[in-house]
Amino acid sequence: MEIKNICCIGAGYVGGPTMAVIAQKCPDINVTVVDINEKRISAWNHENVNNIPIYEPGLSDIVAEARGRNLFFSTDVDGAIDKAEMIFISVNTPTKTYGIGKGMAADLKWIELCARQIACIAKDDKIIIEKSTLPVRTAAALKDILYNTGNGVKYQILSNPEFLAEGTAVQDLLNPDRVLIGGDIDTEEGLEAVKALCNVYARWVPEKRILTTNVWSSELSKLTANAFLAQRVSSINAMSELCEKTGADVNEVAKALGMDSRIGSKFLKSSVGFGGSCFQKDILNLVYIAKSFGLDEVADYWEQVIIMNDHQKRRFADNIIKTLFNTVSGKKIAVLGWSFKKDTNDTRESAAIYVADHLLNEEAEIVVYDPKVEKDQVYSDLDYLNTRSKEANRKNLKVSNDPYDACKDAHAIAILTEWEEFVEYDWEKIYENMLKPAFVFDGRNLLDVKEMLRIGFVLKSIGKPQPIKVMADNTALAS
Ligand SMILES: NC(=O)c1ccc[n+]([C@@H]2O[C@H](COP(=O)([O-])OP(=O)(O)OC[C@H]3O[C@@H](n4cnc5c(N)ncnc54)[C@H](O)[C@@H]3O)[C@@H](O)[C@H]2O)c1
Ligand SMILES: O=c1ccn([C@@H]2O[C@H](COP(=O)(O)OP(=O)(O)O[C@H]3O[C@H](CO)[C@@H](O)[C@H](O)[C@H]3O)[C@@H](O)[C@H]2O)c(=O)[nH]1
Repeated sequence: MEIKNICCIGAGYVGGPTMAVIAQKCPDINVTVVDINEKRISAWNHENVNNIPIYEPGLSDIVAEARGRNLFFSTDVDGAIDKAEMIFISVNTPTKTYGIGKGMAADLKWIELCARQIACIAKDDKIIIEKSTLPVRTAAALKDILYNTGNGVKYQILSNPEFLAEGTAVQDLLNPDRVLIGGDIDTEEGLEAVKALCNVYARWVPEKRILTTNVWSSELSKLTANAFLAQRVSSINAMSELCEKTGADVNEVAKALGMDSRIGSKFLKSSVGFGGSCFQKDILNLVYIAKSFGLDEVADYWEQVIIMNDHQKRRFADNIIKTLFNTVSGKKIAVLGWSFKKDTNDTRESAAIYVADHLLNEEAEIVVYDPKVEKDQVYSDLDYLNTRSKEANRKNLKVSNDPYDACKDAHAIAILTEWEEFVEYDWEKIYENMLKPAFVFDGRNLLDVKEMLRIGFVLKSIGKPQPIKVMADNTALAS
């Protein structure tokens, strides 16, 4: 089957970069990314390609190359559905905030709307691709909706979960560990659809890295991969607390573990807690699915990953309060970093939001600096929690576009994102302009411990003996 037109519904963090790379690698295929959010689409079409709505290293170059040639961003959802032989659904699937499954299940409202719209518009056969992360067996529900119009159009539903990580999206898309395609491989039509999608990826992904499975394995593999990754972070974070009590150093422990080839060294970086739009949402979804099958032990096992992560964020904030002589009321605290990880402007579920909220409850005066996150986004993240009035959020938390200003006269600095520029700052200057003792809480173990101590800071790192002091021979030791 020859594919000439691809439509992607959802121009977000996945739809945008994924389709830009497909368009770049397949110049003979027209790729149209559609969204109901007009503001987002007009940002994707902004004449200055540096103003596209998503910051990802390398993305603007790819968009500049393909946009207007065979990559299009549009709000004409119906038109793009009608024209395409292959439709990717890449809409949001957040945790439900109402009704049955509230706080755990994935909200499939937007997925269902897409299916209904496709069913209403399609006049010829289509391949529908689940790009969004979905609960296992969602393809069955999609099929039900699509076939219920009875207009004779035939659909093949494939699962093709996305494994890109934000901040490295372009590299992950250009050079993926694997591309997973689940389809109805027991039928001829199903196999043909799987092959058509394989052919798209095969333009740049080696064939041995394109894995085909049945639909259910593919859907479940995505949730499982995120659960395993998040579990590693929670596991090392659990050990970080024990390290702080025992004099062990979590970085040394992680290195020792990581050198065991059965364990591997990736994803063992202790932190203030994982954030991002996926880990928590997908694990909660997994827990909900397990519970709905009566698998309580399975559900409880995975839920611990979230419980540990909440604990890590909370204990980081509590440690600031405790160290600042048990009160932060009226004290200026500079927060460096608001995005959930470096090299992205995405703040969804960022640990910074929860740490700031906790400190605001204790009447701290916070000043936030992040190199890529806009002021309005910081306020909208806090307002979303509904902990206090919008006015109170704006009164007690300010957003600065200068890190030195943010840190001036502060009692403490909290580093919450691992932006590399933080390492390059003139820390002597920052120290001079802070109140003393000058506390730094390094939630990413980013800063050079010995150098910070030499300057005079009291440094609190994650998973290191606390508090750290410099000894006469210039070694850093626990007191
Ligand atoms: N963000 C990531 O790194 C990542 C990685 C892998 C998988 N995923 C999964 O991919 C999916 C999308 O995630 P995202 O981060 O791109 O979300 P997003 O919120 O950035 O983008 C989703 C877009 O879909 C649009 N949309 C919703 N309903 C629509 C409809 N009916 N018609 C047209 N447009 C519609 C929204 O307006 C929004 O712009 C989710 O299921 C997520 O779990 C995300
Ligand atoms: O050793 C580590 C690794 C990560 N993190 C934190 O974990 C979170 C998630 O990081 P990462 O996984 O790199 O970014 P995401 O963009 O959330 O990507 C995850 O979620 C995506 C959405 O499903 C998947 O596609 C990716 O494969 C999966 O890595 C971030 O807050 C990181 O700071 C740590 O604290 N320590």
